[in-house]
Amino acid sequence: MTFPKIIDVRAYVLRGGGADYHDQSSGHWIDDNIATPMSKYPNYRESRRSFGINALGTLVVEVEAANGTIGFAVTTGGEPAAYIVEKHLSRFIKGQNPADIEIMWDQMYFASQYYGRKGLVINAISGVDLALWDLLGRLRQEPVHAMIGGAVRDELSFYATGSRPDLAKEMGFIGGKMPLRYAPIEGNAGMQKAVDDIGEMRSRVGDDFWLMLDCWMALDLDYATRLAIAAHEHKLKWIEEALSPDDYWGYQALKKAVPSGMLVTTGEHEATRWGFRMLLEMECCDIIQPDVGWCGGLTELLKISSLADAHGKLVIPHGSSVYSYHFVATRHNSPFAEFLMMAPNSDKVVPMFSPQLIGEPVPKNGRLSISELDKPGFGVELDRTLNLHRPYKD
Ligand SMILES: C[C@H](O)[C@H](O)CC(=O)C(=O)O
Ligand SMILES: [Mg+2]
Repeated sequence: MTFPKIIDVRAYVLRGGGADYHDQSSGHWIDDNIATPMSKYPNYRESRRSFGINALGTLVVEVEAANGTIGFAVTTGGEPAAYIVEKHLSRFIKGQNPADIEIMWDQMYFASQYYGRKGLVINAISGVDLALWDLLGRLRQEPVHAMIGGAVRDELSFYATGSRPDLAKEMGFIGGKMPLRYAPIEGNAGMQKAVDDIGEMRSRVGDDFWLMLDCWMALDLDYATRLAIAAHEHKLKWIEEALSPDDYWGYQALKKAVPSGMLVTTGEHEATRWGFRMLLEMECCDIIQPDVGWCGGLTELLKISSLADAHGKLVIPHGSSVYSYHFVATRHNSPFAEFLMMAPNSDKVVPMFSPQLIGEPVPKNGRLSISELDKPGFGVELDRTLNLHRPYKD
């Protein structure tokens, strides 16, 4: 089936939260005293913004078809990603039939492979890919979930990531994931405080609520193993992204070393089918967590997900808002989803990519009905009253 050809590709940058959800003001829980690989440097210990976690900002990609229909997507990447989209990737998109997403992805990936493969370049490709799916859905007047196989469930269930799993429980979420606040540089005393924090939260949420710990790449194998063993007494459900994403061997060892019943999860900073193949074949984890805007987009995620399914693993995307919701709706091996609490004190539900999207659905009582996703494309609009900046024009 052919559709009006794509006539333009535009890349914009936006600041202040949204897809670059770390780009928040000071005092926000997501910035405050969280363990990171930079924690060993005193100047960069307290605030993640101090080392530039929000250096990039949001990338907005728009693709326009000849009949004036516009698809768009947001991800992290800012100006450098906007350059890659406008100066390099756009040549593979302009003039194409919007339905030919597979060949456009292949050309974007292999044309940039000599400087790409992971990170920023794949964020840029993901942004274009998601904008193409949005465009195709608008042209077909179909939600994305219907174009990738259809929903396998009536509603999505969410766990919440934030500083207050106890409040997440009151809000109806199925679990709560907290950030690790103490890094190896703080020694055994820091580890004890981290374990005490988990214990304190366990006493607030009771025995049956899922409690998870996000370590944001801050640990080494020895520390992560000791932390997992110590946290087991508080029924920690999973230990997330404990090690560097490049340390596949460390994850393989960690998975063997954690107490029976505790899950090892990772993958939010992994990309493409080839990166996830390493995690899966080396048996590095129990759950993979690709970010839809960072792993290669929906086209690549479908491949990653099939690979995970064949290995008997769950795919629970990192964040990703509507891009995750449409995907999770359609996959048997994605039985629940993540919701990132973007309220500064994790005390209320606000849209994950606030303030950039209009109509971004949010869970109510920890659930989201699939019927809320039944709109063309990803079902959201870009808030054009925000300060959209187009730094490069092809
Ligand atoms: C809380 C984590 O440090 C990070 O900001 C978000 C994340 O890794 C996740 O949601 O997972
Ligand atoms: Mg994480």
